[in-house]
Amino acid sequence: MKQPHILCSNEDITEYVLLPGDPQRTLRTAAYLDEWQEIAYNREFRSIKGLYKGAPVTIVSTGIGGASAVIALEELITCGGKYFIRIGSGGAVQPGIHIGDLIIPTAAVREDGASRMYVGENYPAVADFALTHAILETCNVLKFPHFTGIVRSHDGFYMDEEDEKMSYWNKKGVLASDMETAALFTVSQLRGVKTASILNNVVLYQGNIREGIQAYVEEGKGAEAGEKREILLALETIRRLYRDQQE
Ligand SMILES: O=P(O)(O)O[C@H]1O[C@H](CO)[C@@H](O)[C@H]1O
Ligand SMILES: O=c1cc[nH]c(=O)[nH]1
Repeated sequence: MKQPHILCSNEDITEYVLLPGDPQRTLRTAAYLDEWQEIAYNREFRSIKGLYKGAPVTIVSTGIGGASAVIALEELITCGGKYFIRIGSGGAVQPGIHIGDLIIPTAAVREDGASRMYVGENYPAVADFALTHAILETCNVLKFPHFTGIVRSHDGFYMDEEDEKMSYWNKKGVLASDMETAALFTVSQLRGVKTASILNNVVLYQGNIREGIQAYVEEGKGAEAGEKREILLALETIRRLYRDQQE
């Protein structure tokens, strides 16, 4: 049965699913596949199915924010998705994280609305340990610059008091901000599927998020290289896990 938002059915969805936020990143990811086809493109959800070095993979964009991300996640789980890797972008909340460095979250602060619809705030948003460990192993093999630790997911890109928020989370050691990781981790844990996240840093932390965003615009090339690295990291991890499953 076709799902109402992603417009995909069981036969379209593989066990391993990549989740970019941006529909255009779905296409840029497909460029690394040996063969692929677009299954559907409805609203923010662009879905592609293909093969990466023999491993079947689906790529579905989730749009901006936890609300649409968990709609995609729920429908993908219904269609048989079991392992999910977000390939997103995020903004550093610590100095020393360069544009294009990768952030691999172990957990996320739940400052989003969607995850709160599912469960109380004292429930943790944690990454799947084994999948995240596999990503870190692959990252070490590929020698991609990366950081690992806690990130923070939010719902208000241009909210007031953003500087104060940044300064607060900076002092608490949070590495970066994004808008989907916490909801994806929370709902995945509740539904019993395995989800990890990789964020490409697109903002230099300068104690002021708006200046940081300007730095992203000016240093777009670094962010493009980071996006390539996060895509390859996710695909190579899936290739290894799929190969191990077949043996
Ligand atoms: O580039 P994506 O994966 O969309 O991720 C980040 O970019 C968007 C904000 O610009 C939010 O979705 C945020 O999480
Ligand atoms: O600062 C940033 C950059 C990307 N995405 C976010 O949510 N925040």
